Amino acid sequence: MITIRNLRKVYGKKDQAVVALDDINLDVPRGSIFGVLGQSGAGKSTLIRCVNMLERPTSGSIIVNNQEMTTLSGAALRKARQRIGMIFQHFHLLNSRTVAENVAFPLEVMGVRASERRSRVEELLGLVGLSDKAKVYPSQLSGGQKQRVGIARALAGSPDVLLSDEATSALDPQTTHSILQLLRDLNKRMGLTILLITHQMDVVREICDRVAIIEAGRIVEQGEVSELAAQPDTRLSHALFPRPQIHTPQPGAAVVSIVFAGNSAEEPIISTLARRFEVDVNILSAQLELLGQQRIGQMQAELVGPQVEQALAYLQNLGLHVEVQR
Ligand SMILES: Nc1ncnc2c1ncn2[C@@H]1O[C@H](COP(=O)(O)OP(=O)(O)OP(=O)(O)O)[C@@H](O)[C@H]1O
Repeated sequence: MITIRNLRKVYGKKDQAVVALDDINLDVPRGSIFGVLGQSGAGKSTLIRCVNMLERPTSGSIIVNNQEMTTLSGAALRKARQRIGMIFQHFHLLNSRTVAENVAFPLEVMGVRASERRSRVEELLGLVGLSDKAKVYPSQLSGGQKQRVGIARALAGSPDVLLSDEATSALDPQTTHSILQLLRDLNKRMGLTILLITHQMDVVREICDRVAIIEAGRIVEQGEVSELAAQPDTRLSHALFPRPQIHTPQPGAAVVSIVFAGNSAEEPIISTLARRFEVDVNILSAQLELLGQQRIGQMQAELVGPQVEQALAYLQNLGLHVEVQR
């Protein structure tokens, strides 16, 4: 649905130049929820704003729904943007307009007739659970309700794609959860493709199918969330399962980081190890996460005893992802 190739964005000129994005390549499949995760200043906002040309790329290609965006301008760009909704961290609502009038705004711009606008606004407010707030002003709403208005407005033109610029960053955890559930629900019900940027691992954990990690303007990792999480040496796995202990193994011992995914999360691996081999297993840390429908666990343990090598070979033969430190 969205294909980005060799995207580069440089702000300023000559000795003032800041390379915000460098050789970005991304593929956002139709119907997916794709998260771009990165710290402040990594280039997330620049990237998402390039998708709908709020920011002009310095070079590279951005294709949204089979249309090259970088060559568009004027009326053609406005038309293409109608197929791309966007929501923002600080909502960007018009305070002098009621909730219904905010949602109607893009429909007015599109030239939709008043009667049609009314029924569409009603439908959109129903979709985001705000039918009873049509006549109130944004100042009378909570943050979560404001974001629901933002979502209804973004969906007014029946877009193929929704861009989310840190949409939950200003919200408390419970409200964040309810907004993410709403986005997941819209994704499922309408097949809406969502590209979101966030600095919050929890957002990726809760709703993203795929993720790209951005650092200093470059994508350093991308793929399916469950696949990346299931490998102990990925950045995503380290972000999901922080390994706090810096533990130096005893001589002859080994520290293993094991990721359990799918069926292996159900197996009694530790007791099997201790029964079959002459090893003691000291658990250093352990966590279990539910990503989508899949349970993924991570454990760090020290193996001590005369049969450490055999125990490691056994773990590797089970097809588990194992990282060994001696
Ligand atoms: N208009 C601009 N002019 C010059 N430099 C800019 C401009 N906008 C962003 N930058 C620079 O580009 C880099 C990426 O900024 P960007 O806002 O895209 O990062 P971000 O990951 O969204 O950060 P944050 O989460 O803090 O918004 C930063 O070094 C920033 O200072």
